[in-house]
Amino acid sequence: MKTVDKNKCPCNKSDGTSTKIICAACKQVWHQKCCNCTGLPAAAIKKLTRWQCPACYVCPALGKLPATVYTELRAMRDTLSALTLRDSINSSSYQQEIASLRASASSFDASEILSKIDSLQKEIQELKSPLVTPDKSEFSPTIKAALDNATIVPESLKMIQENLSHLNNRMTQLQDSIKTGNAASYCRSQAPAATDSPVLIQPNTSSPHVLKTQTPCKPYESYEAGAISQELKAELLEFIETLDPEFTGVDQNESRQVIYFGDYSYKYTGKNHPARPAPPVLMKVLDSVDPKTGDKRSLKANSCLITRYRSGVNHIPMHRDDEIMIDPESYIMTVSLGAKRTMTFCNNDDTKSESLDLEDCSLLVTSRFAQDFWRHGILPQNEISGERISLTFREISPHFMNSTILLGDSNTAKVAFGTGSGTLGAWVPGKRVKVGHIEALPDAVDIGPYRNIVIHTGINSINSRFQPRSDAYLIHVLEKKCKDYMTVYPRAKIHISMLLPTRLRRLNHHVECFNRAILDMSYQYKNIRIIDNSMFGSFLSDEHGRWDVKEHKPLASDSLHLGKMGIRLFAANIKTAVIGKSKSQSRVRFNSSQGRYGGAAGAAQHQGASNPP
Ligand SMILES: O=C(O)CCC(=O)C(=O)O
Ligand SMILES: [Fe+2]
Repeated sequence: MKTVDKNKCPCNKSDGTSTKIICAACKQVWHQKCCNCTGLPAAAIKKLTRWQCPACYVCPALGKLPATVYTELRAMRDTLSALTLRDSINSSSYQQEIASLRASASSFDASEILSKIDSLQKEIQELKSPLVTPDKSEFSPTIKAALDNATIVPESLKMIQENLSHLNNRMTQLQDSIKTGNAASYCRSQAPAATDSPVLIQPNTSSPHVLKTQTPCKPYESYEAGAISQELKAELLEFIETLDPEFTGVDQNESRQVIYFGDYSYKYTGKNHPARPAPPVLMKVLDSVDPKTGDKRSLKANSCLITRYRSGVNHIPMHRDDEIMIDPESYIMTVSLGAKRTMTFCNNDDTKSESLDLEDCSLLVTSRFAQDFWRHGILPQNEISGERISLTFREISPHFMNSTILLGDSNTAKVAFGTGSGTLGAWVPGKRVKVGHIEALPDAVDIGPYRNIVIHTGINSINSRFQPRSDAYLIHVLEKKCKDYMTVYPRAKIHISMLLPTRLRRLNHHVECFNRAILDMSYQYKNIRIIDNSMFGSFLSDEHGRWDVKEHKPLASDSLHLGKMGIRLFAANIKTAVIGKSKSQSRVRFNSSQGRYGGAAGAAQHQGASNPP
């Protein structure tokens, strides 16, 4: 790299007549006329304390690219457009432009620009070759004369014109990629790092994705012996006795027997158990126990499965209570009556196991969350002759088939869950987690067993003035997170909501590129779907801009947020995607020859273990 004498104008000539200006960013001295400041009086120049030279100044509209590099690129593209055929054959003007671009690029250490220029140069060489190849000595004198006089061979002209327009497109792409992507890494004046040398962050796409098996929680929340009084136990047993003829065996050997009460019908072990109101005595159990989870949701339950184990031979194999109708945020409470039986717990990769004796009148509290990381069962204990009855209370509703976690930026802040006006309604229960940018997406184990994971974040990742990440890196992070989510929750559908258009023209171009990259990435995975938000462009006008609640009028100045009407439609879009039965877009790309999709690692891992037989 050249060493520059900062006390001398880059023109390297002495000029006693021109006033000198110092760049506030790089401290380089410039002649007034060399940096296009002619006409300013010396007194005004002295006041320019925040002035930046063309090498440092970054145009806010174009962003991320020092003015000199942008000017060089634009000049080069303009030259290419204006090139005559003869110019293209000689291509000396190309070479000059490339040389000057190379000089300016090298001072920014922009290795990518340099390599792209090299490939452009190769193209120019190829472009020239069809015109220089004919060996005129092989032609007859008449044709030779005609060729000498001809400025052009029609086929060659067509080809050259095609090549030129291709080259022109390449130049535009080069500009775009510099502007939108890696240029952020070249941009010295805006990089947050103290160092002057730019750091190019390269995604590691070579290594296969491996998410280590994780066990982020205990197998159960709490266990309390003697949680049920003797009086309540007697009352319960009396009630259960009246049900005796109604118990149904779960398999041909009538291993264990069950009976179900609940607000909604429940599919368990392949049988449909119809809704049946729970009698007061069962409600009394819920009122009398204290689950000690410190979480008021743990008291919520609208169903009770009564299971009878006639003796130690009766058992329940290892399984998970992970039916899709169970509230993903709920707790599962089991009251035991009668003979002591041992519950066994195993984590996903069988590296950890625990056992717990479930005593008469005890209360065991587990969470729905833990089910994805632990299996449990009551294995045969032939030596036990006594009967055991368990009452398992769960929060069940068909609505939870659409349970949704929304990982979203500020545009999702007004998308409300729950019932009532302006909410996503009873059929899309769930919660929103604030995720301001892609790198803040939570770890898979922190998400929970939702059926739908909606991701709406990224505008801040690509908009930030100090954004040191390239698009490739951000897409890599997004893809990695999605893969983690798919590995830990293979039954979840991931919906990536496309970035919304903004009122900033420069940013919209970037939004389009980024959305295309998201789409490309999503095609590889069966469980990823796309929520298309392109129609929101028409809701960015002032009338529909962000709503000023205090003034009760639109905030015309906001360029990034949807207004009242926009939010309503945006929420409807999410709701349709979550409830809709539409197939994932990736199905279009299903590779029938290989018979599989590229992603959804570990999809088969949990399925066999769900639902006890
Ligand atoms: O009987 C018990 O304590 C366990 C029952 C159980 O795990 C189930 O029904 O899913
Ligand atoms: Fe269970």
